[in-house]
Amino acid sequence: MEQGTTVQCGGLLSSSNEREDTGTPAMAVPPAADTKLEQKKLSGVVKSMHRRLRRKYLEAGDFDRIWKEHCKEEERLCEYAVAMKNLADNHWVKRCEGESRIEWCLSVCQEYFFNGGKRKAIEKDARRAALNNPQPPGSERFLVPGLDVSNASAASQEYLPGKIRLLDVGSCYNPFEKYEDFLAVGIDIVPAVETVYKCDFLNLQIQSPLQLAPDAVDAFLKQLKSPIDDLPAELFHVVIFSLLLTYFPSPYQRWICCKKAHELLELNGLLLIITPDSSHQNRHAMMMKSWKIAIESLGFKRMAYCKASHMHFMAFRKTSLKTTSDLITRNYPDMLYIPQDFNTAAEEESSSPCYARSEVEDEQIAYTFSELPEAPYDSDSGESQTSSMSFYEFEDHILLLS
Ligand SMILES: C[S@@+](CC[C@H](N)C(=O)[O-])C[C@H]1O[C@@H](n2cnc3c(N)ncnc32)[C@H](O)[C@@H]1O
Repeated sequence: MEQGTTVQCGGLLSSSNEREDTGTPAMAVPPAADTKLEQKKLSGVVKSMHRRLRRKYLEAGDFDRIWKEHCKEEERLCEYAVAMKNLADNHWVKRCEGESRIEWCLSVCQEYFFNGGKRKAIEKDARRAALNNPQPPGSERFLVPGLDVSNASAASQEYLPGKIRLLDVGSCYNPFEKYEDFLAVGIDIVPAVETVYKCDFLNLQIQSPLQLAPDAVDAFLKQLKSPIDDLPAELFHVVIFSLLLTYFPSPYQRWICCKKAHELLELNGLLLIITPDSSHQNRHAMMMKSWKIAIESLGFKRMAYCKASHMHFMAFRKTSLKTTSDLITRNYPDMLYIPQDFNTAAEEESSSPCYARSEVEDEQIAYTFSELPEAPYDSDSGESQTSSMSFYEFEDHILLLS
């Protein structure tokens, strides 16, 4: 696949706090109606970009060519980046009072890396492996595929990173940068802030792993330069896809992303996926099951899943260094579908670019914002798991869906 040309927004992005039409600074506290109107406009920019890409893909079918053209649409991409950053800075943050997908990622990582979650997961694997492959009497070693754990305390001591090395793909405005626990690397085809590196993840080349001590790996990450065209394998503890996968018009690109995430994660690293869906919890249960099967086939195991009002939250743990997928018997890439994949070009064409909700719909949505599942499904045990993470979903992702 030929590398797509990526662009940088430069001056355009400094206008994110200014009105687009006049260039004059926005009022400190704009009236509510103005704010709503602006939010609708910004959401319209984001939605219509996704729709446009899908329509082009439906019409032409040749994703590589479409993607190359897409990455050259500098003005449109910059408008998208400005809109996305503006939504995050000036609309969603105010409404969600700091409780959001970013906080969810932080909680999962802290629980897993600093509060024993990783040790428990490894121990559980070891117990399961011991049950499935009983060792001769007297043996104290549990054999786990891809891992040799002699005992629980060794596992707990071994895996405490200083800072969690995190790759945020489609980072846009680098939301993880501010957290002390992370050494965050944000990448995007169109960075909305200078600290995000320009990189097309679909075309990122993966090199052999670095054979360095953790400090040296951190130093390597701190000296990265834009644009990033390649990265060593097994470099990160966490890879984040927050609202990334629905950007792509076909399941195959989503699959490529998950495959690359697997390569870039160290063993027992986490892939966190947040994907928008404003429908009822069970409406797309089959789709999420399908995603689980596809992603697990790459050498992951789903560790946590929950559905909030407007999003699915998933945490996958890399449990095997090898991709285990058998592409002959099952078409795993196609299993990463989303409902919009089944739209026809005419449907994409006819859907309104600026759907505006009524006041009644707004109230209904406000009511459902307080509804959160208290017991995310734990696919390891097949049981519901009580979450210690409390967060409320206030973000208006219904406007990101089209
Ligand atoms: C809907 S935005 C999500 C932004 C942010 N992660 C969030 O949760 O608010 C999707 C982002 O993915 C970026 N993106 C799309 N394709 C990409 C690719 N191949 N490589 C890197 N970034 C990509 C877009 O430029 C955009 O900034």
